[in-house]
Amino acid sequence: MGTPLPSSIEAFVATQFDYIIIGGGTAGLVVAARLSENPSLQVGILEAGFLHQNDALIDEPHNIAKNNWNPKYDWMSSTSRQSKVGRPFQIVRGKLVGGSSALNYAVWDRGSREEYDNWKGLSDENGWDWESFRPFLTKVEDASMAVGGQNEARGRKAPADDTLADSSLGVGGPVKLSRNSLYTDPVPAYIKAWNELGQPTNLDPFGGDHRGVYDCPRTIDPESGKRITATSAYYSPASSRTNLKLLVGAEVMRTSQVDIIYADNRAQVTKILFKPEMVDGRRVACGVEFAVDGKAYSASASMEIIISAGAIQTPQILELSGIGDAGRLEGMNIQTLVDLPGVGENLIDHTFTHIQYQAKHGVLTFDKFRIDPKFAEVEKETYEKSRTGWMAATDSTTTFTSLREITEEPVFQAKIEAMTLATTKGAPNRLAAEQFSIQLDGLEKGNVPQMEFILFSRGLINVEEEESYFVLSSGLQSPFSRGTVHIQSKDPFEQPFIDPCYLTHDFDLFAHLAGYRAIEKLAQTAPLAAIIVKHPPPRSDDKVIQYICASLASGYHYMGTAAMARRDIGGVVGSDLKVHGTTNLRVADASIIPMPIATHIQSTVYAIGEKAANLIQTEYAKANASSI
Ligand SMILES: Cc1cc2nc3c(=O)[nH]c(=O)nc-3n(C[C@H](O)[C@H](O)[C@H](O)COP(=O)(O)OP(=O)(O)OC[C@H]3O[C@@H](n4cnc5c(N)ncnc54)[C@H](O)[C@@H]3O)c2cc1C
Repeated sequence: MGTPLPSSIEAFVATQFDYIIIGGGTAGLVVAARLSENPSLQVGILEAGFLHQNDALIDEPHNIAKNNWNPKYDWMSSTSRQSKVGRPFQIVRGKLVGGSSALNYAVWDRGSREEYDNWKGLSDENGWDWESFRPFLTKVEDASMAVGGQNEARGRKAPADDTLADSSLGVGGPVKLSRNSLYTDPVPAYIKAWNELGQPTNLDPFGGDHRGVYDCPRTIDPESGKRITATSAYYSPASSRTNLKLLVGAEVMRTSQVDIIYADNRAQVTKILFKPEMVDGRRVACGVEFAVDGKAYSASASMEIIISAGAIQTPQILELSGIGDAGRLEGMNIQTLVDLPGVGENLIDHTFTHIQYQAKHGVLTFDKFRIDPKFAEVEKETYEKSRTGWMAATDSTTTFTSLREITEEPVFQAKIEAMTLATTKGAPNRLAAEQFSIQLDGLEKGNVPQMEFILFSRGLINVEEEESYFVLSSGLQSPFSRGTVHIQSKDPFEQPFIDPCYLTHDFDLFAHLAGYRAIEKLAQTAPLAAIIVKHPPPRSDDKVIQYICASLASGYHYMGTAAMARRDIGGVVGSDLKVHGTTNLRVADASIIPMPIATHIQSTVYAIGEKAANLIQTEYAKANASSI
């Protein structure tokens, strides 16, 4: 029996919900599944996209990265033209049940202790340091099958190391993790070359310090060979509950504005509804408006509304609903309900530059699928039969380093001194000023990574049909540039204006230059050097900067636009995840991550969902206990 079909519009609007969740994505489905564990609570999810089940493009590992900007699953939005780079960027994010968890690259990792500890200082209350957050990170995970694979390829010395390496991962949670069981030839060479350069293999990257080289678990179910998403991990097991309703193709909107014409087949949540009266000077949310196929509807919730629309659309919905900077909202003719200038500010993303290397003949990379049709055919049969083989394999090997480790000491020192003088003054707002001083501290101490180096075992650009390639990517994890995302009009169907301001802070270019030089060094180090046909020509710093600007890519890790921080410094939600100035409107998604974190962010986002559900359940239990 598959997952039951989503709710009808009639059944959805007829339900008096306790909780409504806007966005059935990564965090939203966690919150929905957890809240609906209590059968006496009615829980509704409104998702703009559709439920895609048994869809090979989503499920099968070899299709990973092939769905970016596919209108079937993606919001198809772009940034503004980025002034430092001279072009706009495609913004990739899921528009389907499961959200971006269904489009991502399946890499599973987490940040270091200090990075989560940093969140605490930005809010009044706490509960978001490493020790408090870690149980939620592990609650998500089931690493019981994340063993196996080639130990040497994974940088392990002996099979016994498996227990060590995975001991900090959770077991028994909804998200099944696995390891690759096959590794391309560049993987062990990449690991050894980093070791040669003094980067150790990290045998416990989930234990609070994730610097070093390691192989990440993947969100691939080793039994079915299919990708695990928030849908398969959280929604499907809960979907037969009669107290959980999912409405798909439903975007939250604003019906009171008759000047907006809704075209057919467009559907989304457009607005949060509030009671006319306030409680203790705070707004009380009571429902949402949404549209399906051009028709407007509303649904009501007696307890809370939770926005989980992701870092791009959560601020859009808040602004459409009258929560944001008063001046900006007035300019759009939207009545301000809560003047909250931080909404849509503080957009953070990781950025990457790539260098592609042609591999010597005989070096096995994923390009073999292109080069050798027989191989592709056999692997297809293997995957169809046993869900194993090269079609179940993914790129999963990475390295996190501090910037200090990859930069010459005098250059690093000069930069740090210059930044200490200039950076806090140059911060765009108070929240950024506080973040910058935390980031500078981490830079100086070198105890958290600022850079990530990923290995992609395939050619990505200008490939010759018969040749194999691999790509070394350098990713800036701790940028100082801060972007914005804001509505452009009160039409909920107009995409927001997205300006990540990539590379606008000069530190970011400095760090990318250091990353590029580190890749050059790595590629010239044995045994990696031995499998490379030729290196790019030596380039001056100016030429490298031109190359970085030309090749810069988004990491698709948008975060920070409804930052969890104090209201007086520009925060949008408190540590209880409630939007400042409201009693019962929470945000649970990547937008609450207050400052850059050096990791692929899905595990953190899932854990935010778990933590949000726990906060809500605790508050509910307290209220019920006191009313008995
Ligand atoms: C291409 C790509 C590759 C990535 N690779 C990795 C990786 O390998 N490892 C990793 O850890 N992280 C990765 N990430 C990042 C990670 O997947 C995301 O940061 C995370 O899934 C975001 O979760 P979220 O809950 O904030 O938002 P989402 O999962 O995007 O959920 C938001 C949901 O809200 C819905 N929605 C939005 N607006 C409305 C509206 N108005 N009405 C109704 N519904 C609405 C959307 O359709 C969507 O389903 C990647 C991301 C992308 C895009």
